[in-house]
Amino acid sequence: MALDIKICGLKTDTAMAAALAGGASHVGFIFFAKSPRFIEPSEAGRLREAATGKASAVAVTVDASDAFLDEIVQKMRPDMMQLHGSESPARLTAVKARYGLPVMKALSVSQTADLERVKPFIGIADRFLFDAKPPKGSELPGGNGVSFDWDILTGLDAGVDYMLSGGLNAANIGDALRLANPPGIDISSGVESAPGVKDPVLIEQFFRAVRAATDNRAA
Ligand SMILES: O=C(O)c1ccccc1NCC(=O)[C@H](O)[C@H](O)COP(=O)(O)O
Repeated sequence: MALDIKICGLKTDTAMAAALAGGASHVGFIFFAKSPRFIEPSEAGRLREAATGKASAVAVTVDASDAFLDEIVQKMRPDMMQLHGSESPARLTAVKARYGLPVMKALSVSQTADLERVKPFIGIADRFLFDAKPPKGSELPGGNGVSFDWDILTGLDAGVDYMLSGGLNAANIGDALRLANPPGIDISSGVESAPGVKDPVLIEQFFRAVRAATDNRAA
């Protein structure tokens, strides 16, 4: 099965073009005001046009109100919602019913016991995104450029669909794929030259590293 690749936190046409040229299956937009990757819903709606028919456009929110989600869905027209806060299974159910869109639930992981938090979302979340816990003092629930022990994911039930996230980059993606063998991967800081500034060269290098690792895997 093909590996899904999400490039998250896009804000410019250049970054979008690099993500699509590399073969991204998903492109993510951040709607969290404190993030250096924050984008206005209408601007995300303009940018996401380039992805139509090529990659799924993902709206990333954190404990967002219905009013804000309404605005995002109306102006950005996402293919998928990513809920990256402390949303409950009931909240996921409500969001799915309100918009009829698939929902990816982000969960932070630092030890095997954290995988227990998957269970209440089974049958509700369409996919999971496993990310590292934010470092002390960080105001961001995601996009911190830190990784967790990928070996933890070997304890996951085989039927759980997920993206591996957190601190990935061109240098470590080969090890991550070998250790966790995830159905999908997600990257943000690892393809940036500064917080919130995507670098097309780093994006290209990341895709090249993924291809090298997956070619090896197939061999
Ligand atoms: O990226 C952000 O700024 C962000 C802010 C608030 C909630 C989620 C956020 N990012 C979500 C993502 O899917 C990131 O790609 C993921 O956390 C991995 O980030 P990184 O470790 O920088 O690759």
